[in-house]
Parts: sequence; C-alpha cells; structure tokens
Amino acid sequence: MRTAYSVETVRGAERELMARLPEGALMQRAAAGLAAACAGLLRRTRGGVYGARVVLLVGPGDNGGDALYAGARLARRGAGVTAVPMDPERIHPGALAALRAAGGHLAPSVPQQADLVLDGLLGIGGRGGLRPAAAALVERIPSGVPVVAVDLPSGVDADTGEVAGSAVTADVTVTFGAYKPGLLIDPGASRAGAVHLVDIGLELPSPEVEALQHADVAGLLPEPTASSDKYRRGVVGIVAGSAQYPGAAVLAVAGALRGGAGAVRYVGPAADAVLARYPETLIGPGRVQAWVVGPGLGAGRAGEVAELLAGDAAVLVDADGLRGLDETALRARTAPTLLTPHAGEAAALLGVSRESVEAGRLDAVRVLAQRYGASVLLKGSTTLVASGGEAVRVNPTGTPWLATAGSGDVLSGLGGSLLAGGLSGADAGAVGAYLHGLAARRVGGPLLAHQVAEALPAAWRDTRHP
Ligand SMILES: NC(=O)C1=CN([C@@H]2O[C@H](COP(=O)(O)OP(=O)(O)OC[C@H]3O[C@@H](n4cnc5c(N)ncnc54)[C@H](OP(=O)(O)O)[C@@H]3O)[C@@H](O)[C@H]2O)[C@@H](O)CC1
Ligand SMILES: Nc1ncnc2c1ncn2[C@@H]1O[C@H](COP(=O)(O)OP(=O)(O)O)[C@@H](O)[C@H]1O
Ligand SMILES: [K+]
Repeated sequence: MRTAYSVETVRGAERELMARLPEGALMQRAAAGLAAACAGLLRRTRGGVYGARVVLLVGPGDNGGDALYAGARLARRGAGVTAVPMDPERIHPGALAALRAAGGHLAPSVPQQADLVLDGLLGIGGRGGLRPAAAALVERIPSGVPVVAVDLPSGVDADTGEVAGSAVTADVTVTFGAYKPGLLIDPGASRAGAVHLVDIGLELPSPEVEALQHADVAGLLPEPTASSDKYRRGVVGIVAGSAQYPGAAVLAVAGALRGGAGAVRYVGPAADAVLARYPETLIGPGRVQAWVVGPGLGAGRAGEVAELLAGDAAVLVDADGLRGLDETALRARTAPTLLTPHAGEAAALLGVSRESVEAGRLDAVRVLAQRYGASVLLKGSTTLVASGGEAVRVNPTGTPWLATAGSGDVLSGLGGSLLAGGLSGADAGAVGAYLHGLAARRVGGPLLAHQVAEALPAAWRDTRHP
C-alpha cells in the first residue's frame, strides 16, 4: 500500500521528530536525498554531476532552503550552481551561505542554458495560486531541461492536488517523509512526474489517502477454493441496457463475467444481445448477492433502481441509475452500496459544475460518500474511492485511453462481480478500478471497451507477480 498524508499530519510528525534531533537535521536529510536523486538524474542524462549547469528556483521558505542545501552538495561535486530567488529579501540565510561557500551564486533571472532545474519555490507551505513573482519564474523555466520538484511541484495543493492558475510541471518530484495526496491525485499528479520518496524518519499515524499495489489487490481478490461452487462464489445480477443502449448491457456482463462471481444474471430488454455474445449468462430475475444497476438504462426506470436499493443485496449504482437517487433510502441500507459516477454525474448529484468536480476531486468524492452514506467511486483521470471516514483510495493504474464509450460499463459489471464475491463497497471499487486500469494498459491504445473486459483475466494474474 502506498500511503499519503495531509500537510497537517506531516507537520505534526515533523514537530515530534525535530524535538528529538539537533536543529537543521531534518533539512539536511531532505537535502541529502534530494541531491542524491539529482545526481542520479544527471548521471543518466549527461554522464555525471561534474560540470553540470544546475539552476535553483528558490522560494522564501524551507522549500527554498532544501533546494539551496542540495545545490551546495551538487556544487561540491563540481556542478555550476545558480540560484534565482523569488524574493531576494527573503531567502533561507543558512542555506544561502552554504551554497555560496560551496561555490554557487545568486542570479536575478533564470539562465536559459541549463542541464537541470530544481523547483524549490514552494512546498507544503504553499497556499492558493502562485503569486506573480513565483509564476514569473516558472514561466522562465527553459523548455526541454529536466525539472526536479522539491517536495512537490510549486502551484500544486499538497492536500488535494488542486492547481489554481499556473504550476510547475516536473519530470521528477523528490518528496520528503511521506507522499502528499496532491502527488497522487490529478491535476497535481500529472504535474509531479516520477515521484521519489526520501525517508527522513517521520513516524506517521493512519493516512488520509492510500493507493493499492499489486500485492494488496491479490490479497483482496476472491479466488475459488476446493469447497467453492458457483453459488458460494456469488451471483451478480445486471440490470442494464435498453432498446436504445443494448451494448451497455453486453459490456456490463462482459465485466461481470471476469470479476470472480460464480454466475452472472441479466435482467432487462437486451437479453438477446447479451446471450448472443455470452451464452454463460443466466437470464431473468433470481437470487443474487449483488446487483449492478444503471448502465444504458435510459430515463424513466428509477422504480427499478429504488426496488433494488430497498432489498438486502449489495448494489452498485452507475450511470442512469444515479439520476434522482434517494438519499434517505440509501442511508437506510445495511448491505454494501457502491456509487460509480463520472465527474458529470457527480456534479449533478452535488448540484455543482463538472469543472469544479474535476478541479476538486478529493473533496467531491468525500462529500458524496458522506451525503449518501455509501462507498463512492469517482471515475476519471485519477479514480478515487471514498467510504465513511476511511482513507480515500486513489487508483494508480489506468490510462487516458479509457476515456472511450463503454469502458465505464465494463467497470460497473466488474465492481458488481467483486461485491458478489464478498468484497466491501470500498474494496470492490478500489480493486475493480485497479484491475480495469491494468487491463486497459495491457491493451494499450486506441482501445475498445470490450477489449478491456477481455484483458481482465490477464490483469488479475498480473497482480500475483510484483
Ligand atoms: N515537513 C517536513 O517534514 C520537512 C519539510 N521540509 C521542507 O520544508 C518545506 C516547507 O517549508 P515552509 O513551511 O517554510 O513552507 P514553503 O513550502 O517553503 O513555503 C512557504 C513560503 O512560501 C510563501 N508562499 C505561500 N504560498 C505562496 C504562493 N501561492 N505564491 C508565492 N508564495 C507563497 C509564503 O509566504 P507568506 O505567505 O509567508 O508571505 C512562505 O514564505 C517542505 O515542503 C519541505 O521542502 C524539509 O526541509 C524537512 C522536512
Ligand atoms: N482522462 C482519463 N484518464 C484515465 N481514465 C479515464 C479518463 N477519462 C475516463 N477514464 C476512465 O474511463 C472510464 C469511463 O467511464 P464512463 O465515463 O462511465 O464511460 P461510459 O459511460 O461510456 O462507459 C472510467 O473507468 C474512467 O475512470
Ligand atoms: K517545490
């Protein structure tokens, strides 16, 4: 499991550790890790540190201090280091002295000839959009030069991944002590590049955000045992498709057949299309452990959704099923409930714009989970799963090629199948999104939704091989 912590939590752990260490020790640990990562990058890009032209963008706080101390270490190894301050009046004095003593110097503007740029403008102390002095330096970062962000790319909100205005786009982010949520959640995540964690010895409590890895997923997948039969493995029922959208039913069934349930039952007007493609499907109402309701349902079928939600089987609600959800009925449920909106559907549920959901994904998914008393999977460029007061799960797999009609239908069938196999709403959502994203990466792009379903068994097996 990869875990991420809010600024408040990191600061708390930092205070505790600082009280036990000599002054400045933590910053030295951070700078040493940062300098080592930069040296590794310079070895790869130009064969070594000696003679490299390194530019430091230096903010007024400790983030700038880290950059300056790392710059001093690189200067001692023969790099030519130039520091450009955001505000010459506010610059970490000890770190500046260290850089100067190592042979580095200050400059008023960003040199355009460089082998490496360090973004030490803002770290976890950054608030709101970059102020003009910071934005002006970011604009002057020469193109084509590798950028290493110190702790996080300046302009990215550490707690949420939100970006207000401009922000640094890094090739590598060297982060200290713990991952921050903003490094894992878009739009911040796509600004961070490859994230490298430097252990500075922080002792951390439970995380605010976490990302599953192969071993976590393998441990949650419902595998059959010698005593299994098809009913004990769980039956998943699919209520999807309409005369207008029969394909959604086929794709949801395609996902469900690969999610580990012992049987898939289909209820709805697209039975012929489903059977033609998947003769394994049971047709018509019957007992199930989990329902999937919504893909391609069309309008006017809220009654079917309400009926399933009134029952005691687990329910995954997607797409058209999400229209006009009854908050009270959902909160009264005792079996797992998983809602799987994309940003547009989440916006409709929250009564806000799609853009605001996309800009503030973490907040949106938390509010929805709380409001409906359900697990909520918010789809998109970083899929998030929230459930009660638990850590929000951020999905680390996937590809933008998934932005294609029908891929969400496959995910809903898969998630329902995992619910039928006994997973909780949060686990079914997180494991479903993980496998779905892994399968899509296997297919590559451009991909078709049904190919994602077909690649699911291979993705399932991949999780066993780290
Ligand atoms: N935590 C740890 O364990 C460790 C932390 N370490 C390091 O310390 C970093 C945190 O340092 P920090 O607290 O000094 O804050 P930092 O990010 O440098 O920024 C604050 C300054 O920026 C300014 N400013 C704010 N917003 C702005 C904006 N939008 N646009 C422009 N300016 C803005 C703000 O100005 P003010 O609001 O005060 O006017 C203030 O002067 C952390 O990320 C890591 O690198 C490691 O060394 C050791 C272990
Ligand atoms: N930019 C993106 N990057 C990665 N994944 C994406 C992106 N956009 C959409 N997806 C994924 O593609 C799927 C689309 O689902 P959805 O919007 O419900 O489509 P449909 O209703 O056509 O099936 C979801 O799994 C979502 O997370
Ligand atoms: K930074």
